[in-house]
Amino acid sequence: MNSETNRTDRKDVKEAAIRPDRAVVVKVPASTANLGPGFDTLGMALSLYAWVSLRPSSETRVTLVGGNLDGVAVDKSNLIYEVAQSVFRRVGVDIPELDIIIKSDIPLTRGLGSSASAIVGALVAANELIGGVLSEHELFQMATALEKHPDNVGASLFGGIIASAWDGTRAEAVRLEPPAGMDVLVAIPAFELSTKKARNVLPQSVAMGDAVFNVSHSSLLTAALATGRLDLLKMAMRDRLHQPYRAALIPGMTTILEEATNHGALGAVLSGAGPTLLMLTDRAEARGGELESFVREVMAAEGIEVDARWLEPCLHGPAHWELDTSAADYREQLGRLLEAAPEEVQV
Ligand SMILES: Nc1ncnc2c1ncn2[C@@H]1O[C@H](COP(=O)(O)OP(=O)(O)OP(=O)(O)O)[C@@H](O)[C@H]1O
Ligand SMILES: N[C@@H](CCO)C(=O)O
Repeated sequence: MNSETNRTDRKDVKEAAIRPDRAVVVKVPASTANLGPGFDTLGMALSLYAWVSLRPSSETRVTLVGGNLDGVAVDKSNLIYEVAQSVFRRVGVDIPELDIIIKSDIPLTRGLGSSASAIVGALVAANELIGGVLSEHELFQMATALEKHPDNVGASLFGGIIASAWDGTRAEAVRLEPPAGMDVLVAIPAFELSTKKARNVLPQSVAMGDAVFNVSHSSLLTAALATGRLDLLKMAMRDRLHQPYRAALIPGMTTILEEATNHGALGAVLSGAGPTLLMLTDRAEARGGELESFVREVMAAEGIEVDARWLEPCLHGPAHWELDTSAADYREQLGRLLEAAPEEVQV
């Protein structure tokens, strides 16, 4: 992760009022990246969320709420602390100590964009803490430079489906409204696979035929999603750039990708770097039923425990709120926003 960004001394930033009695809470969606052929390019926000609360403090404290954040650092090496500091450095504001509360319903290292949600949540929360002086476009540039690809962070930041590109300097994204009536089944295996490991199995170069295959299928997929041509997803969601190499890391993946469309899926792909498998369906088809049983059976035959969940495309990016930390009911308000019981929230 490269947290070094160019500092921009901006008058509006210097004058930003930083109030010690104010906390900012951000709720940010998970994401799936690639959608098959759109490697490092296509992303879609999902109805699964992470929360970040930030407030200036006399001493840094990181509180993890809920059971999904095991192993996440609770000192200044925490990703959210580091990303928030990169915002303050960039705008020339000094807030060295932060009280950080994090909750996540997004399982870590499973291909559902947990790191992107943390980066986007931290960027938005830190920016709101200093008066919202950085634009969404600037936050997207920073998020992409931190994550090193724009697909997950773009989806978490803008919501919906995004088609994006990054040349190492500048990132751009166009948001598409997900086709109405599209449903999402994710099969989350009970093992972790870091993005780093899943990228290390990819080759340094590919054959021209495979590159052409992906350019054409990714373009077709983008156009199909933009125009609601769900009938094209089966063909358009095929990939030759990353899935064939990653399949060896995920037992059952090849069978599910090859056969899910025989069991009611419109298309089936590896979600992000995996190990989660993602299937798109037409909402007219009942949830549960044959597709879900098929996925469970394939994974069970491989001896892999799987959490199969139905989600929806999330149409919006982060929501944020400001709280007065001196209010008598601050803890209750915070608990409500974090969708956590008040006793889970230490303030
Ligand atoms: N809410 C969070 N707070 C702090 N750190 C987090 C949080 N969520 C994720 N992380 C960090 O991100 C790491 C996971 O990143 P990784 O890119 O490997 O997986 P992912 O983002 O879940 O999957 P993918 O990028 O394939 O969708 C975690 O191990 C943790 O260090
Ligand atoms: N596009 C990325 C997403 C994971 O962060 C990949 O597939 O490696």
